[in-house]
Amino acid sequence: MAHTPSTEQADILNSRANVVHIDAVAGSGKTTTMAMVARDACARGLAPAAIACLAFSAGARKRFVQKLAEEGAPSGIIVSTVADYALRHLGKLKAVGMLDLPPRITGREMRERIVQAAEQVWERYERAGIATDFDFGIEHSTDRIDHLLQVLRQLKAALKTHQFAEEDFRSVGLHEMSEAHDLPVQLIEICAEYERLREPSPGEFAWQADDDFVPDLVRLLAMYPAALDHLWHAALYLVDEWHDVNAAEFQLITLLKRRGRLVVVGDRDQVIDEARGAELRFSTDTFLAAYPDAVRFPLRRSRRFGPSVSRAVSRLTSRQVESIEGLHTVQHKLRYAPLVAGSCAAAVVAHVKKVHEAEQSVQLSDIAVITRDDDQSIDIENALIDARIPYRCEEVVSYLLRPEILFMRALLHIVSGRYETLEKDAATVQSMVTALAAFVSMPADPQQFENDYMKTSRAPRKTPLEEAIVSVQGAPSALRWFFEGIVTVQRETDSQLTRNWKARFAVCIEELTANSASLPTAASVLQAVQRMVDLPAAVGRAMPRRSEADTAVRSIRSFTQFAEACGTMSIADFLAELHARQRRLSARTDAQRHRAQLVLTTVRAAKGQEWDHVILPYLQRGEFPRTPNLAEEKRFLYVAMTRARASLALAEPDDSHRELWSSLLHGVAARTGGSDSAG
Ligand SMILES: Nc1ncnc2c1ncn2[C@@H]1O[C@H](COP(=O)(O)OP(=O)(O)OP(=O)(O)O)[C@@H](O)[C@H]1O
Repeated sequence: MAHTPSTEQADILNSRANVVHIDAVAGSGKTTTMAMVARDACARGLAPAAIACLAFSAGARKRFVQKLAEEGAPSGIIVSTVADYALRHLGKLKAVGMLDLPPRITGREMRERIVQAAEQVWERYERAGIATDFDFGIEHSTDRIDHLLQVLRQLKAALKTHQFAEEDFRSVGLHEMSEAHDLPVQLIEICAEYERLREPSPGEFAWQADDDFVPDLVRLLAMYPAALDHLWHAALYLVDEWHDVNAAEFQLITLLKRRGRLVVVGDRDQVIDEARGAELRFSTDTFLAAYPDAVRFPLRRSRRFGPSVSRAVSRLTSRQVESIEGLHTVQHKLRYAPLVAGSCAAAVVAHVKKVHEAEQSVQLSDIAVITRDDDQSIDIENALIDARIPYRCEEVVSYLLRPEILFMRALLHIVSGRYETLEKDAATVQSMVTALAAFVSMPADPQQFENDYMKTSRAPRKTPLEEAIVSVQGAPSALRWFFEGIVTVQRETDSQLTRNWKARFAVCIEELTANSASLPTAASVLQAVQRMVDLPAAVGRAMPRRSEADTAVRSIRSFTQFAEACGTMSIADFLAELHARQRRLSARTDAQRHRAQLVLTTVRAAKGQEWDHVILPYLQRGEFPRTPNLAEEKRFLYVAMTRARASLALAEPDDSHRELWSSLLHGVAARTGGSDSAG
């Protein structure tokens, strides 16, 4: 249903300025206002297809679509992430014969290619006889590969990678960049080598990963400015979550804008993914310098939460946040014993019941539990399942189906030789086989796979992974064959690191199987795997991003604790228990039942959304904040707290564990305390 614009919104809607910059606070109606601008432009005669609504993440794009529908904007308006928008334009350049679209590669392939680049730089140093203390053997260190990929990602986002092709790069640019980023020159050289492999001649790309679309398009447009004439230019660009813009995206939007109108809206305290290269200066100073005539508007007051939350987040961000009159948000404090397993989850579930039962009108879907990261969901999911409270994981995957847990589940099946629960469960088998391949290794060459294992297969040609999935779906006990006969087999094409991993996993399973009598429970097997294999390193191979890998390791640890809590239950019974839990979960993923399901999600996924009742668990040291980047952690908490409408519950350790209180929360809500109304 369309809203009547507030005075602040009306000022924006009435503006005809060519460039508009809106500086807003959480819940002040940013996305709603952008939807209103689009709708009104169409009402004044602009064709929907002449409007481009842009955002920087899939979630933000989805919210934009919802708000356009709510505000009654006509269909046909383009709503896209900037990366997809760039890809669409690259497609256009291909259509007019200006570009060969290169193959897209995965995170794993990226890791292999950055290792290759490091080797080539090392060889160059050797040939030139340059002595260096820099260790180029990055293939042995997951952390270093992650770091390099992160540096590369940020250099791309900052458009610095384009300088690699400049003539004086080696003599001047390399050292300047090294100093500017406070990074060793060798690290920049490896990134440059990677980009040289990727772009062997100017404007021709051997491959692209998702992070390449925007910088590659910007590069092509810089090389062939006339190409801009072939691209499609909107008459009105509406960019939501403008605070997330990075240099490459900024440049692209500026290039595409031409004579069109540009309206951007952002909240500087909502930048929670600095890894993608978002820098506040692009959304503020750089923007205002590029468009000195831009007209600035504020959206100062929240239309979502009441003054108690406004006060708490004002202290958190050191910025004045206000709420419109008449809003009330009750704040609750949930206390738990941090050293008692499941205590926080129990407090959360008790609160859910209280809120749900307090008023008949409260549906479970009005309640959201928002965790800092995915791995914190395990105890909460189990507690919800035990309490028979239906829930759905929104934009995150249930712990039962996460790759790292499926990998551990696969090991339990193989060691125990029990596969009953996988019978007729094609979807789980598919994800499990994929996880096993990702965590250990999989031959990339279908021909070789076929020669080795599928000589007799009459099935139509499939990728090795597809072949394996079909085989295990047909006979789940083939999971062991897949592990021993395919995944851990040493191949000529394997790098030394891959060989080592395969050997380690093969020995691990062999020993666990041989000693199965002394490992009767799932917990004992999971603990043994963690003693034998360097889990963080193994996970790092499968998960390209450091933050994802950290979360996956925590997730495996929580899963192991859950297995420990199951006591003497046999492995077969534990697998059956997981299966039963999973069935209850999948029975509830029916879209029509959404109203009867509580929402379980993470801060990242919750950005842009709102619920009547929000519960934030695990507000304790080491959990929230999780990283040393306290400024970013504050923004995470700001986003999380500002999702609430009627009530906000903060779960933190009890009074006897004050030393574990979150530095973010303590002194924020604890000091502001209270609520806007009795309750
Ligand atoms: N003019 C209005 N009248 C009444 N409610 C409004 C109005 N504008 C927005 N709202 C409501 O205010 C709430 C916040 O709006 P919206 O989600 O657009 O804010 P936002 O600033 O994009 O939020 P955030 O960035 O924090 O996710 C929504 O419930 C929305 O429906």
